[in-house]
Amino acid sequence: MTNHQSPVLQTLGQLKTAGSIRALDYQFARFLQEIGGEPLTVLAGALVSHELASGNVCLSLEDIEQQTQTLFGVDPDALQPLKALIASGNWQEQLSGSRLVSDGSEGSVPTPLVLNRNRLYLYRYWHFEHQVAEILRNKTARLVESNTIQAILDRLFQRDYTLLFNGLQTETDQRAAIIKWLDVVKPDELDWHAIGQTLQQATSGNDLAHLDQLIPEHACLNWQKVAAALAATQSFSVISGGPGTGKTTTVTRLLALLVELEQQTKGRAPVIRLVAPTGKAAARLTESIGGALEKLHCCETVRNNIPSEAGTIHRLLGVIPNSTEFRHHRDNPLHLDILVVDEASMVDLPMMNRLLDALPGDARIILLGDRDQLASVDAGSVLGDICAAAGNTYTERQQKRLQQLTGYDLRTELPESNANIHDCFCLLQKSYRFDASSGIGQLAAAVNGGKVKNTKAVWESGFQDIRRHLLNDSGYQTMLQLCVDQYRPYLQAIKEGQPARKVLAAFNRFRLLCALREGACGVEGLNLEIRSALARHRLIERETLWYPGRPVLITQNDHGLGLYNGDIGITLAGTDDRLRVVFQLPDGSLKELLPSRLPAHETVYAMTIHKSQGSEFAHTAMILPDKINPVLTRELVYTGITRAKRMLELFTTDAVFNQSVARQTHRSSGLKERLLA
Ligand SMILES: Nc1ncnc2c1ncn2[C@@H]1O[C@H](COP(=O)(O)OP(=O)(O)OP(=O)(O)O)[C@@H](O)[C@H]1O
Repeated sequence: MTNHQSPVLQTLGQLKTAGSIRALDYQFARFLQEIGGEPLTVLAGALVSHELASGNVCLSLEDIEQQTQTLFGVDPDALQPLKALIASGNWQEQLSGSRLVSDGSEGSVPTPLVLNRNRLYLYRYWHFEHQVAEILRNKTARLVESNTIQAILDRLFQRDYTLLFNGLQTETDQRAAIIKWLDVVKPDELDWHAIGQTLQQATSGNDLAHLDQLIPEHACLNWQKVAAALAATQSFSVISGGPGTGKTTTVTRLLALLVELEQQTKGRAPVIRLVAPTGKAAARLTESIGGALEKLHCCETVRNNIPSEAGTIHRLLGVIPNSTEFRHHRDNPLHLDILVVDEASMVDLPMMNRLLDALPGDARIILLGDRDQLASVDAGSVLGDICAAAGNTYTERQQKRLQQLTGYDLRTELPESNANIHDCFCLLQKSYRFDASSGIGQLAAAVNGGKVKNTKAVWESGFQDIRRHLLNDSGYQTMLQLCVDQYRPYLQAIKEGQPARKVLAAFNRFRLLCALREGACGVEGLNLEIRSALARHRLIERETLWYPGRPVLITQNDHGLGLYNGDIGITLAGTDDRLRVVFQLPDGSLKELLPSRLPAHETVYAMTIHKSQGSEFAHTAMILPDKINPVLTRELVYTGITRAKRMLELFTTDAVFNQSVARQTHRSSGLKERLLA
């Protein structure tokens, strides 16, 4: 009874009833009070727990002291009874005096809360962050045999003159094209007259081989080659870049290098595993690694030792049914030498901790991902924090090492610290998928830069692959019609009795992405609207829950069934006329289930941008709500745009789009600081 009478719990109880905080936040505060927490500790505990729901690993006391943050995101009037407590002076000093708060230093007794460098954590999350930082900091540089690596790198990253020859046929400005294709960074040092003559006389790619002498490596800078060299020198590395910048291509060449080296030195190939956070992302990685393997300049024994299939992180770690624990951990580590994690921006702090914890001490780990995409759904922004800590410069020792391995001049200003993290990161910026005539690539870059006027210039440039529609009544109808037109082919494929694989592929060519779940512009409202529109056009049946063509998105992992949050299946009639939902698994096989056996799911004509991470669609439509909302950020819009491969249609108002682009996500975490310590 007394618990409920404390002003802190009373106010928190009201916030819970109003839906401003979760029951979990309230319960945690109550627990703290029951074990003797002071009023400020109880309040701070509820705040940390509440922050986790927004993805923040910790609570920044500095933000509270400087009042840059409204507590619980509510009107200060709702916290009136706690006004004196909130303003009672230095939170850091008061909290560090609490029995329930420790500083997390070695040997300290575990407490529910940890206060470290002005950041307050739940013990569990402090532990995750601390451990991730420790493991990464202990993954140090590797000894490399420069000459051997250099020779293999030169072969793996040799110029493709046939590609260049074909590409040049459509270019009007040959000099600019050469600079772009061969990554020339010192054009003034080259004999352009001689280069021009070579180009003029060439009748095939072979005739361009003379450019090896005319455009030597030291006048160029191929960041893919730098990334591979860098990853070869480190036990831990990150290769980041936007869509189509060649992350998979680069990592495949890197793996070829590592296999070749290990075969030479140890007489055996390393055990390599490729993983991604979702089944969809794993399937995409499998597809693109297959393409990259074909183009490798290496012998068959090397190629055969690079896996052509990727799996999910869950599967790698070994799910234990009905448990949150995994089979592999520190005491039962994974059996591998090299681990590649794709779409690493989607990996949250607890999962990254599990993965690193299960990694054998001498294994390499390579993270691939786009640092500018949305952070993980759950707490943390691990990839973003690592990239921010690394910065864009290398220590002197790494600059020298990379220059030796690649032949490129990588001298730049030095980072402020000598921390190893600076030497673990490479950013790929040139897209091989989108050229200058692609609006999608330009728009993504402009949104990423956060300058509204640059995005405006892109919209006004007349690109054919991006289209913007004003979101008003008529715009909304246009969007519904677009969905009908774009979903028609897969529904027709079903009517024609085409194989399930073809139906799934046809469905996956188009998707409508939403920022929100609720409302007319959210997933829930739009799925109903699109369904009605398809029924009006007699493409699907009316008024049944299950019908041939119903696409469903799994929203909960079911390890027993092998279906995971984010998997998409289509309802089809079996030979016995019973409906089944068909999924394509990461290894390409099909899985059929009766609707009644499905784990939690929902219809998926429209899906959230969050859930679309790790997927791409040839034609993507994106709708932003008609009013500004806290979830609308630059990262969200960028992630939506970069799902589109060939065509992007955006439905929005100027005000909402511009405000979204101007706003950046911030997630509180201490990982960057720890990696630099
Ligand atoms: N150096 C290169 N020269 C020519 N083509 C390249 C090069 N690097 C990548 N590509 C091509 O660009 C396309 C995208 O490459 P890749 O799949 O490696 O990029 P990614 O960054 O992994 O893409 P995603 O964002 O889809 O994960 C592929 O068709 C690939 O063959």
